[in-house]
Amino acid sequence: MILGLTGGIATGKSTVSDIFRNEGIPVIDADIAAREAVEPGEKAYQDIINHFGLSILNEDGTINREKLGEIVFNNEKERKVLNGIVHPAVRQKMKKEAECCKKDGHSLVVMDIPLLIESDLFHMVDDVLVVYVNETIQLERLMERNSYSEEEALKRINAQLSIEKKRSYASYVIDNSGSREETQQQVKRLLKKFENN
Ligand SMILES: CC(C)(COP(=O)(O)OP(=O)(O)OC[C@H]1O[C@@H](n2cnc3c(N)ncnc32)[C@H](O)[C@@H]1O)[C@@H](O)C(=O)NCCC(=O)NCCS
Ligand SMILES: Nc1ncnc2c1ncn2[C@@H]1O[C@H](COP(=O)(O)OP(=O)(O)OP(=O)(O)O)[C@@H](O)[C@H]1O
Repeated sequence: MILGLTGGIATGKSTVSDIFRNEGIPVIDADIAAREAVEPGEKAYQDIINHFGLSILNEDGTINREKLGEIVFNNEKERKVLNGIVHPAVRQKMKKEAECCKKDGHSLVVMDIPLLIESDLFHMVDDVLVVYVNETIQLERLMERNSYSEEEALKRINAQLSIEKKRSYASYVIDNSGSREETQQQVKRLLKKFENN
């Protein structure tokens, strides 16, 4: 079974992914696949330079993520261009990794995909798990983690479907508003449920 794990920016997907990993469940992470897809030498890297220009590079030739983020979270059209360049490579990488996990005998694999719902990637997973916190906590945690102003944080939150809407697509919800321990207990309960089915 492939469990699609999603949620809003900073609602706790990585936190929940780490709990799954600690329980021995493999997690395939779209953010990591997206970073690998834009490394120098990759096709997406060249496509990004062709469209956004050399000014989005660091001195060492890698992509300056802060600069690119500034552009795409201020301009929906540019964000769509970037998504069109990066997402096909990400999907391909994730499918390959999932095949490897299956071959290794894992019956449960988690795919952490922030834009699972926005990009209509339901075909890649069997069930959808949403990591939820309310919008006030989401904003607070994003501002604190990334040292963003409220404006910067809201731009990133508003580049996605709202967490309330995402929740309505979920087969399972982990509420990450409480302590990390409470979240861990919810994940453990969910795994027990899967074992008993
Ligand atoms: C714009 C970029 C360079 C900013 O990099 P940065 O290191 O600051 O952020 P990071 O990649 O760690 O993403 C953090 C979170 O932002 C959100 N996010 C990222 N890209 C997008 C996007 N295109 N649309 C909406 N939300 C996004 C996700 O919730 C993600 O978990 C980078 O996010 C990127 O290349 N995005 C396009 C690829 C993409 O869609 N990645 C998300 C999953 S496939
Ligand atoms: N239960 C919790 N209590 C307090 N802080 C938390 C809790 N869960 C996560 N956090 C903090 O909230 C922030 C966001 O969590 P995390 O990085 O797991 O979110 P994410 O959904 O993976 O983010 P992104 O969309 O950017 O990848 C982090 O700083 C994390 O340490």
